[in-house]
Amino acid sequence: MRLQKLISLMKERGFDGALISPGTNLYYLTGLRIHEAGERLTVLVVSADGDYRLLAPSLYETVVRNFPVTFWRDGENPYDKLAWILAELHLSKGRLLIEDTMRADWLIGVIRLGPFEFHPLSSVIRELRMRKDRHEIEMMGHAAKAADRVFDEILSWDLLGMRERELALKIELAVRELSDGISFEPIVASGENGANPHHEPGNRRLRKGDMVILDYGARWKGYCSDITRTIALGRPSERLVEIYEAVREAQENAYRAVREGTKAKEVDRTARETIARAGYGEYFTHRTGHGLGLDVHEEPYIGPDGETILENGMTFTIEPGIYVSGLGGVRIEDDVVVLDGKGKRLTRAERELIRL
Ligand SMILES: CSCC[C@H](N)C(=O)N1CCC[C@H]1C(=O)O
Repeated sequence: MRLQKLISLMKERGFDGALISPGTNLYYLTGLRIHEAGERLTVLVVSADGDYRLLAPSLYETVVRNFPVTFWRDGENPYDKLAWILAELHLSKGRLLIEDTMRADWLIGVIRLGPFEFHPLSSVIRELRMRKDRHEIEMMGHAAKAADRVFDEILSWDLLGMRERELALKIELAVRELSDGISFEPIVASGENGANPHHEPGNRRLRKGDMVILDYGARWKGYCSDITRTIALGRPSERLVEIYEAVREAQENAYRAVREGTKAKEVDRTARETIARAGYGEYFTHRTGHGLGLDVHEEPYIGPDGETILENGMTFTIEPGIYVSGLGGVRIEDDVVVLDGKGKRLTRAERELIRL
């Protein structure tokens, strides 16, 4: 059980307890689908002694079943109830792990309840979440397949003259048709807009000669995919085609560099060196990839400072890019899992340059 694994790690590292607010960690540990209920305090309290209890608004009475829980009603002071739970679990003081994304007003309320020494929950839970089990990898496979299928659909659309924001909406709808939802708002960056890696789709219409970056993802049972393909409309300039080839080669080389026992930064170095050899080193302005799972960005990060040693079960993206201001950009991204000692692509859509 994942909660028991966290408790063992907490004990090993000398933590007395953990306070976990709604988000992917709470879901990962309990399977409870509790969205952050805005301002209403919701916290899972876990003691290193093995005890745990959820404090939740009574709105969740029908959702939380077969789990130790204390409900509070509108009009009551939830911090009084939290103080009581902390006392019951012998956690009125001590070294606590605290959810990294906990709302500031809740955190301030917690600080008032005792002399605590806080540490980020991520510093411990990362070790559990980074290594996916068979079920998690299977769910990510479904999410990746949905992304691949949407790419094939996009190729059948009449893209010339379409606005970036229209295309982003169509992609979102197509993803929603095939999965549980989007993993983030799709990026559509055409022509010179492609020089911004996180471009927000706007009113620019797609035209002949454009390279168009399409970056989107699906969710399946909470797990994310994240794919990027860059396609050409008509005949883009020779320089853009040369850039495309450099990115494609960098993505392939980095993928082949994925091995159990290799450091994340070695995969990044492989991509970076390939792009530098093509003469575009200064235009590759971000890390090569990021871990992927319940969150679209999580550990392990595949960057120049990536000290994580890759292990079977780790899942992450490989997405080098080249961005030239005033000209445009190219990015190619796949989701990869380390299996039987080497990388295996989860997303498999065509990577050769497609000209429409
Ligand atoms: C969650 S928004 C960005 C999604 C995108 N696929 C992405 O992760 N990146 C685009 C540029 C690099 C990379 C990133 O690290 O942000």
